[in-house]
Order: sequence, then C-alpha cells, then structure tokens
Amino acid sequence: MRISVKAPLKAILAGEHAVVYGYPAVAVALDTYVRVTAEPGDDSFRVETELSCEGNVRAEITRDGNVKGFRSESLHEELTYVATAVRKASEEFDAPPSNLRILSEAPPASGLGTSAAVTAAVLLGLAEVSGVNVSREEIRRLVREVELEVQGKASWTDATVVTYGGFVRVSGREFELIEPERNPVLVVAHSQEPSRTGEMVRRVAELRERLDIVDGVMELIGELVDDLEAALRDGDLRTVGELMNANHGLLAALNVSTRALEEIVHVFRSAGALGAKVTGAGGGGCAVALFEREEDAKRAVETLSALGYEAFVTRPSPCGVKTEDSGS
Ligand SMILES: Nc1ncnc2c1ncn2[C@@H]1O[C@H](COP(=O)(O)OP(=O)(O)O)[C@@H](O)[C@H]1O
Ligand SMILES: C[C@@](O)(CCOP(=O)(O)O)CC(=O)O
Repeated sequence: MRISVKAPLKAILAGEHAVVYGYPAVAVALDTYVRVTAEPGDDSFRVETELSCEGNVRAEITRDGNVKGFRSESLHEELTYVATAVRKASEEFDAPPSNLRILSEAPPASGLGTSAAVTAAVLLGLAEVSGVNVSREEIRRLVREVELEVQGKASWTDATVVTYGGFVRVSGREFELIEPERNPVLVVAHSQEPSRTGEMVRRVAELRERLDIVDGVMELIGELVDDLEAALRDGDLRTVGELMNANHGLLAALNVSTRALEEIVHVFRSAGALGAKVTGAGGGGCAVALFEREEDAKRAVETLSALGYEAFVTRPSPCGVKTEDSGS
C-alpha cells in the first residue's frame, strides 16, 4: 500500500513576526505543493528527499527520531522536522517503519512554509499508513508541536494554513477561513538567499528586547492586518496591495528585509503589482506580490528571471494537506 499526500506551501499577506506576539496575520495557501509518498518498509523509517545544500539525500530515521548514518551536522539539522514528525507519528499513531519520499516544488527555507508543509504531509502520510483516522485539528496541533520543538518559538500560522488551505486569519491559536470576493494572481520570487525561520524569529525577539518602538511597529502591523482582511473580503484588491506595501515597510523596520528582497519588491511594483512584500521570516527567502492582471504577473517573472531570481506565478489554493491518488 502506497499513500500519496500533498500539502500546500503558503504566503503571508500580512502579519508575520507580529503574529508570534499575539497579533493577527492573514496567510494564503498556494497552488504549489510538497508531496510525500509513504509505504510500509522494513525495520526503520527511510527518507528520500532533496535538500538545497546536498541535492538528493537518503537517510534512516529511528522511531524515536534519530537520524542515522550522516557525517554532516548540517544534514542532521536539515532533517530535524522530518525526524521529529516521524517520532510524533510513532508516538501518536504507532506508525510502522515506512519508506518516505519527499518532493517539494519550492526550495527549503524559502519563507513559504516548507517546514510546515513537509511536517504536515509526513504526519498525514504516516497516519494513513498506520490506518489511523486523524482529524485536521489533530494534524494542525501536531504540526505546531513539531515547529515549536524545532524552532523554539512559532505562531499557529503555518500549521493552520497548510492544514486547512485557502485564506486564513490567525490570531493566537484561533483562526478563521476567509472567503475573498475576488481571487488575486500571486507571484512569488526567491532571493536565492536562505531564510532560517528560527534564527529570524530570535533576531526580532532580540531587537524587541532592545528597542521600545518594536511593540509599536507590531501594533501597527496588527492594525493593518485587520484592514487587509476587510479589504480582501470586499474584493478591494487595490487596498489589499497598498496594505501589503505598508507591511513591507514595517518588516524593513524590523530589519528582516535584504538588498535582494528590496530589489525584488521594486521590480514587482514597476511591473504593476498592486502590492509586494517580504513573505515569511525574511532575512532571505521570498517576496510575494499581488497582481490584478496575469500578463503583468508574467512580465514580472520574466524581468526577475533575467536578474537571476527564481520566480513563478501562482494562485491561492483552497486545499489543505490531503491524500491524493497515487500518480496524480
Ligand atoms: N524537501 C524537504 N525535505 C526535508 N526537509 C525539508 C524540506 N524542505 C524543507 N525542509 C525543512 O524545513 C526547513 C526550513 O524551514 P523554515 O526555516 O521554517 O523555512 P520555511 O520558511 O520555508 O518554512 C529546512 O531546513 C528543513 O529542515
Ligand atoms: C516569522 C513567522 O511569523 C513566519 C515564518 O514563516 P516561514 O517559516 O518563514 O514560512 C514565524 C511564525 O509565525 O511562527
């Protein structure tokens, strides 16, 4: 029996970092996925995946989440989310030893929630292999637990959006699915610099310790998230875009933008984006832009590709993590 699962990547339209401190965020699942196949194996969990630093890698993981057989410390680290998800699945579903194959349409550490998508897909794949019927809420809780364990500090944003799909407003552990009046075209561009969520969250926490204004910046981010949510529900994409631009400025104030991300954001705006900003933890990773017209979006991709950035047009996806027919 082979199980195929897919989990969407995500972009945050507004609210990253501030959401870690209890302010709201609005995120959207993308029509871009991590796929995992899981099938019962022999005596341990065998994982095959592609990691940016090493290309294709194979690893063995024990029931208690130990990665075996690697000399490189960084590879151990890269596999921590998968190893922790395997341990959780052993504890929660009594998952049998399985072979896992992971294929991601985005590079790891891109700010697109790759860690949450990989974790959700591995958990659901192993629940299915174990014959355990797991609720979405349980998957969301487990993804968040894995993120907390690995990153130290994490909001519920990524766990919620990869589990439920669509547009989601998150505030603390509460969430609400948003039905937008109009569906925008999105473009994602990668700065070609990795973004380490845990490290960036720590850096912002340090800045918050030192500078009193950081709380004020986060409060403003929280306010603009409320306005953005209302504009999204009304189909007022122009206002959504303007608020994304404002959010980008505030993220730059938190020092999570980079020269490459600034260049990308400006290319997006010159190409006619309604709004553009860093998405996710920043310090590298991706920027996201909102377009009204697909031809403008395609032009932005062409310009960014010519500058050496990886960029693609995508759409919101209504689906959260789910099983799919093998081969689909
Ligand atoms: N294809 C993959 N296979 C295994 N682990 C992955 C894969 N993609 C991402 N990850 C894990 O997720 C981590 C990146 O997570 P994070 O820093 O939160 O970035 P992102 O912003 O993309 O979620 C990687 O270091 C790795 O541990
Ligand atoms: C910075 C943060 O708000 C978003 C991180 O997103 P990502 O892991 O970079 O995709 C952290 C969090 O919400 O846990």
